[in-house]
Amino acid sequence: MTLIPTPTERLARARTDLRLGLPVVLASGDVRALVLAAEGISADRLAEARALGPATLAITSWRAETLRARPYDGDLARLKLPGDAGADWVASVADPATDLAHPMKGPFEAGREGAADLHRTALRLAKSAHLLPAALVVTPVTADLPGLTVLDADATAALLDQPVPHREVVSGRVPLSVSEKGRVHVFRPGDGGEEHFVCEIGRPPRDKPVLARLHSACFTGDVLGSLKCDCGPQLHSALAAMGREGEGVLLYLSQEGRGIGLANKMRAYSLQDQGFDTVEANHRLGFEDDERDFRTGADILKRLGFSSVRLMTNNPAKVRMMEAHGIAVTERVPLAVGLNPLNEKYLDVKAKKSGHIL
Ligand SMILES: Nc1nc2c(ncn2[C@@H]2O[C@H](COP(=O)(O)OP(=O)(O)OP(=O)(O)O)[C@@H](O)[C@H]2O)c(=O)[nH]1
Ligand SMILES: [Zn+2]
Repeated sequence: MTLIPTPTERLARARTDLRLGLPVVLASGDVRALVLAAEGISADRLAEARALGPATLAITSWRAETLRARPYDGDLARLKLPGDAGADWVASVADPATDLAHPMKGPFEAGREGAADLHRTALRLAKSAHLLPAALVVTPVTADLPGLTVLDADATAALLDQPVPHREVVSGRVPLSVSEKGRVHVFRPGDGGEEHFVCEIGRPPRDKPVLARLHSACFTGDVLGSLKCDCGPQLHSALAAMGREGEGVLLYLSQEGRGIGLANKMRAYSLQDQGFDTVEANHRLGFEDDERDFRTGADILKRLGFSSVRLMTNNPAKVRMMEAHGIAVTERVPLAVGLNPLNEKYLDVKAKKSGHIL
């Protein structure tokens, strides 16, 4: 029946539930697991969840490395909750904010028995909700749990692997200082995620390589003029170049913080104030250094009718990703702007660890 939510719609709901602090249920055959995001877990909900069955806290192997816990499951570790572990314990394992003040967390007992697939899917759900990558998993759960969103675990894992389709909602003319021939297109992802915006300058022919910029949202750099990164100057210099040529396309992708969201980026910034570099900070939080899905940009370009680009970037990985996802890159156009004394070290780390060309 078409009025019943599809697996994709359930997944969108589950993200919202987790962000609200509500549990969701992952079902795999006869086995059910109750999942709560570690971030913001309340003492009451934790106690009620623990009363339902054995509880573990799933964290990524990056976070486990910082905590000196054993990641027996490859990319994740399943920490057993000590009997007296309350919401503070969960928060301190999930959130590195207090790592330096309390370096002696643990020792941790990591589970290795049985499969970790449900835990892995729970972690991926928390990540895709832009929460800290840590999830409380109680399994097996036999109690009735009316009102909770139930997800099929295998279908959810498959959905999280798949590229998200986008559709153009609308476009409107916006005269800009770089060119009066500006048009903004709004693309909505099919998974209930944040919208992405496109600024088209002029009307670039679809059968020629277009001057293109895939810009990942950076509220601090683009809007506030932060000196910690080079995003603002890159955004404005890309638009200016398109204005001079009279044609171009700028994708403004809602992949804030290289895909971890603004809250987590600010957590990373706090860690950078403690002396960790941009890559180390992501790892201490439990993230990969780059969590962006580059299929998004390729999909939107194709929907606009473009198949080849002159890509404005200093990131060779972006060029490779576009090629891998069906967009020909005929030229890499460097965007070496915005260097200042406060972002010198950051750009140096990006060059050394992430392969950016300065
Ligand atoms: N997690 C995290 N994200 C950051 C940090 N500084 C900037 N960002 C985000 O990084 C993204 C921009 O990525 P960059 O690595 O600067 O550049 P790029 O997109 O890979 O390459 P270019 O095309 O050359 O800009 C934006 O989403 C910013 O919000 C940081 O210290 N930590
Ligand atoms: Zn930035």
